[in-house]
Amino acid sequence: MIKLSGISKKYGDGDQAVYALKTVDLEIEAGQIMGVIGESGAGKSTLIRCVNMLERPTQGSVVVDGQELTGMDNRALARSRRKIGMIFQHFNLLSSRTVFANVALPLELAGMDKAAIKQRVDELLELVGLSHRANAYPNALSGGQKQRVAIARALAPKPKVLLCDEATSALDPQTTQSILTLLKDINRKLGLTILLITHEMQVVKSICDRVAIINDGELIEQGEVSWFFANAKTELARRFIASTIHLEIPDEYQQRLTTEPAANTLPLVRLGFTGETVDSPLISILSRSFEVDVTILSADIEYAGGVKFGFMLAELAGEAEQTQAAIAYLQEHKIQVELLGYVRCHD
Ligand SMILES: Nc1ncnc2c1ncn2[C@@H]1O[C@H](COP(=O)(O)OP(=O)(O)OP(=O)(O)O)[C@@H](O)[C@H]1O
Repeated sequence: MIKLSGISKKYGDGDQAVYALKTVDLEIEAGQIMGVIGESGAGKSTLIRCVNMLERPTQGSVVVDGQELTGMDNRALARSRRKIGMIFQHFNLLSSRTVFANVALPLELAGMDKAAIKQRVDELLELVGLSHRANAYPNALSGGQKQRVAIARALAPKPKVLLCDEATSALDPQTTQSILTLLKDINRKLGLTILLITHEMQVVKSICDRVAIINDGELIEQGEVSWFFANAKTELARRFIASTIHLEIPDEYQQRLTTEPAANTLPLVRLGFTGETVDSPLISILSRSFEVDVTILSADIEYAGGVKFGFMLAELAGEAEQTQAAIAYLQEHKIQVELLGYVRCHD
């Protein structure tokens, strides 16, 4: 549905030149929710604005719904843009228009007749749960309600793609969650393709199918969300993931941790569960079949992208050979096993 190939964007010239995007390739299939995450200044806004040509890329091609946008003149572009809705961090509503009139605006501009506009706006307000505020002005609405109006307005021309530019960054966590739930709902009901940019991994985790990470204008890693959480390689990706997963070695264990095995030590492992992990009662299998006792220090197992993933810190107590066999068994069942060290047992 969206295909960016070799997109570069340079602002300014000579000494002042800023390379905001450097040969970015990104593909988003129809009906998918893709999240692009990065730190401030990484190039997220530039990237999303290149998709609807609010920024023209310096190089590369942008194809949306089979149409190449980069070579189009303004008229053709205006037509193609109807397929691409956008919402923003600060909502961008017109304060002098009611909720109804804000949502109606793109339809008025498209020349739709009044009765059809009324029907479409009523449907949209119902979809976003704001029928009862049709006559209110934006100033009288909460942040979450304003974003709902913006979503209804973006959906008015029946776009195929919705671009979300930090759409929940100005909202509190609870409202953020309700807006994300609405976006997921719309994605399912309408089959809408969504590209969102964010600096919050929690947003990605809540609703995205795939995620790409952007750093200094380059996409440095991408994949399905569940895969990403368990397999991401770059330091930056791991930092983002760590911000959502709370898995620390308790101090008491940290003090007894050594890097080499020795008498009276037990291996401490970090187990990674991904969408591929086989669902079976692994811990009781380890104790029954391998006589290895598993002490769980901490665990954070969650659902993202519709699959279970997460991590567990555990101490394995058993004969060395048996422990090795137990680890091999876990790996056969698609659990990642990372040896963090050896914990000295209490005297
Ligand atoms: N119009 C512009 N003129 C010059 N430089 C710009 C312009 N817009 C963005 N930049 C620069 O391009 C780089 C990427 O900016 P961009 O806004 O895309 O990043 P971002 O990841 O969205 O950051 P933030 O999360 O802080 O909004 C930054 O170095 C920024 O200063």
